[in-house]
Amino acid sequence: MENKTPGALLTAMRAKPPLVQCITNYVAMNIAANVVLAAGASPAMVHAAEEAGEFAAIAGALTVNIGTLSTQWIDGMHAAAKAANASGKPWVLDPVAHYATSFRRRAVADLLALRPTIIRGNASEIIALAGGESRGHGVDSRDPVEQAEDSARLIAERHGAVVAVTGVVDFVTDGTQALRIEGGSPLMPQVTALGCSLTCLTGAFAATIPADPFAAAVAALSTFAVAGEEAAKDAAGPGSFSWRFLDQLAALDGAKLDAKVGISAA
Ligand SMILES: Nc1ncnc2c1ncn2[C@@H]1O[C@H](COP(=O)(O)OP(=O)(O)O)[C@@H](O)[C@H]1O
Ligand SMILES: Cc1ncsc1CCOP(=O)(O)O
Ligand SMILES: [Mg+2]
Repeated sequence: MENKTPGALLTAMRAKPPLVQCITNYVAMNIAANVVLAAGASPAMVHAAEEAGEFAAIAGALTVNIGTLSTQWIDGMHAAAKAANASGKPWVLDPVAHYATSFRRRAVADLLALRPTIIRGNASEIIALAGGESRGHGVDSRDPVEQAEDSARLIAERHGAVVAVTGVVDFVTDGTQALRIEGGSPLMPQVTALGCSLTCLTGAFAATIPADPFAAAVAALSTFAVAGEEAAKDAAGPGSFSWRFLDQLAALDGAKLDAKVGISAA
């Protein structure tokens, strides 16, 4: 693919459109599926160990989120990640609140060993993933993205993954190149599971351009940044923001995305 701008990738995604297997949490399942649909791809929430691996082989990409974890779910995550690797499909890890309990820490260490293509987390999650002291509060970040940038670079180099850190200004790196993306709205963290939904959408873009997960991550974050900023304009609060955000995702086109997004070198 010649043109890898977020807008070009949004157009390419809709032309495809990719099937994305999302192993996500109970909180996120509905909104994440709606976000992926509104953006123009096909989500499928498939996590049972009995079928997760078989499904990963037919999906364009896989996303794995540890938000509401159990031993049975971990079995499904491992089966799916191994199948994605075996069939050359990209997969995205969302290490929700992995610092909170030893069960989560172990789960994330085991998933990292399966070499995710992209890791997407908030600043507190990324700082802790690099071994730093994070101020994460359950699933919510209490750290600025700027403080997670070095952690992101370290993780990218250590695990050979693209790392996307989200917050007021997002940061993406593959260990060599790095970009910042402005936009979005303070209402976004007021709506539960929007980060989890972004992880699923990142899978949709990764399926669109499997050879360039950095461009895929940038496109996903850019889509959220512009749709979020537009949705916030007329929103009275998190409730009306939520449905306006879905409408903005659906209304966004490639040209508008490229015209509005604020991306800068980092
Ligand atoms: N204060 C903010 N201003 C603008 N955008 C934000 C803000 N906080 C989060 N976002 C956006 O919300 C989305 C979810 O990110 P985040 O809240 O960091 O994830 P998580 O829900 O996993 O904690 C991203 O698109 C991010 O850019
Ligand atoms: C509230 C909650 N509890 C377990 S998972 C989850 C959703 C977290 O969503 P996000 O990481 O996108 O804020
Ligand atoms: Mg999260």
